Amino acid sequence: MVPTDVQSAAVPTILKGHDVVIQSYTGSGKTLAYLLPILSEVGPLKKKSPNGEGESEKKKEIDAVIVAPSRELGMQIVREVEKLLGPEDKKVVQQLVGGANRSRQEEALKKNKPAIVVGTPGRIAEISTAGKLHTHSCRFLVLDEVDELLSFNFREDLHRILEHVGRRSGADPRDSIAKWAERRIIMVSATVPYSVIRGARSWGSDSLLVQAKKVMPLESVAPSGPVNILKPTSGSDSSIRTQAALQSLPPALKHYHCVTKLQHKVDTLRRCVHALDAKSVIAFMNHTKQLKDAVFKLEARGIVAAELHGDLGKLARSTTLKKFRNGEVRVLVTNELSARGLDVAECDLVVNLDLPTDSIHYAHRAGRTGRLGRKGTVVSICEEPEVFVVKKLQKQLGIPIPACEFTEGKLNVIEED
Ligand SMILES: Nc1ncnc2c1ncn2[C@@H]1O[C@H](COP(=O)(O)OP(=O)(O)OP(=O)(O)O)[C@@H](O)[C@H]1O
Repeated sequence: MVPTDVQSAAVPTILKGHDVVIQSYTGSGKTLAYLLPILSEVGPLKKKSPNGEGESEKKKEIDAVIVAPSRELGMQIVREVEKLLGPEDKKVVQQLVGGANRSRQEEALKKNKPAIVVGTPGRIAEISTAGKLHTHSCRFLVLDEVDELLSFNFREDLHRILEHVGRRSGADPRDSIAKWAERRIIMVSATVPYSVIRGARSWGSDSLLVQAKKVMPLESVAPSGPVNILKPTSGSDSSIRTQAALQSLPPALKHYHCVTKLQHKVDTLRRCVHALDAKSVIAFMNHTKQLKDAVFKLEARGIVAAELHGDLGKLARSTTLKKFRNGEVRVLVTNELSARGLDVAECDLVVNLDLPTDSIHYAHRAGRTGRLGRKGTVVSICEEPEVFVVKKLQKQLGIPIPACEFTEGKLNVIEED
């Protein structure tokens, strides 16, 4: 396996013992960029020390806690760890995602004594508060999709996790160095707003920023410095969001927008799928209630489609995702739930049936296609009065999003006057 740029930069940096913030575009391999160094120090694959110390002792404590904002992303990370560990050592990693049976998770923690746990903030915080997550000597805390994790929704749970994971028992709570002596904190996202830099400065020590090939101390990041890093006082919220979205998209993605009437949106989606002969499509909408209707219309036109959103049960969510991954479902109609982190290599088209709220959301949605150097197309279907939003996204992201139409089974770009 040839390491990607971000992996070449992040792996040695983490192995040297630094706290890091990893920022690089969607689908560039950030998950392995932190899993590989963790697994070389934790669990059965860890490098043996010269005196053979610490190879097979059964530890009581958890060595690494990985936090992700959705169950789907959590489970995807678990599978990635399991792949690296191999079938023999599956019990080294334990999922702690919401929606799954909590007492079974607690039983597994007790019985298997996993070295690594991967979960969603709510469930990890819950089990930690119940005193059933032993993380005093935890050495790695990963916040994947960190900007989402630091949002208001997760605030309390994240606070609990940051305060407890890796906190040494018996250390004076006022002595922050002794308190966190062992813990390395790794924060990851394609979009890193200034709030993340600020957080990393206060929770980590001498943290470094890894941006694809570049590694730099966080302290040296000037507010006007590299793109994607935001000025704390840079005026309006929209200018903050703008900068954060830059460099978060794979360079090879193609972007278009198509103007249509509200009632023709789903039919435009159908024509788009056929024109591009797309095999695996994610269509985003903003309101959960509309997803079912869109699926119904697509199915009525002979396209196998399914809805995925947070109101569905755990089983329905995982079955739908499995079907989409193995190609049984051609169009997955979903909401923001699937915008972050979801890795389906075959996804060749992303469609915005509703425009995203800002450029950061655009970047994460768009990044579900064109992963790891593959081709990918993003089409935003909008009504005439919304075209100005597309123009704004185009400017903020620094990418062309030309108008197109689907005629005679083809995508035709409309030249602007
Ligand atoms: N060096 C590599 N060689 C081949 N495949 C790789 C390599 N690194 C990662 N991959 C694969 O590339 C895909 C994308 O990686 P990953 O999901 O980690 O991207 P990401 O940067 O975290 O994206 P996002 O920002 O959307 O979460 C995954 O399927 C992963 O297994």
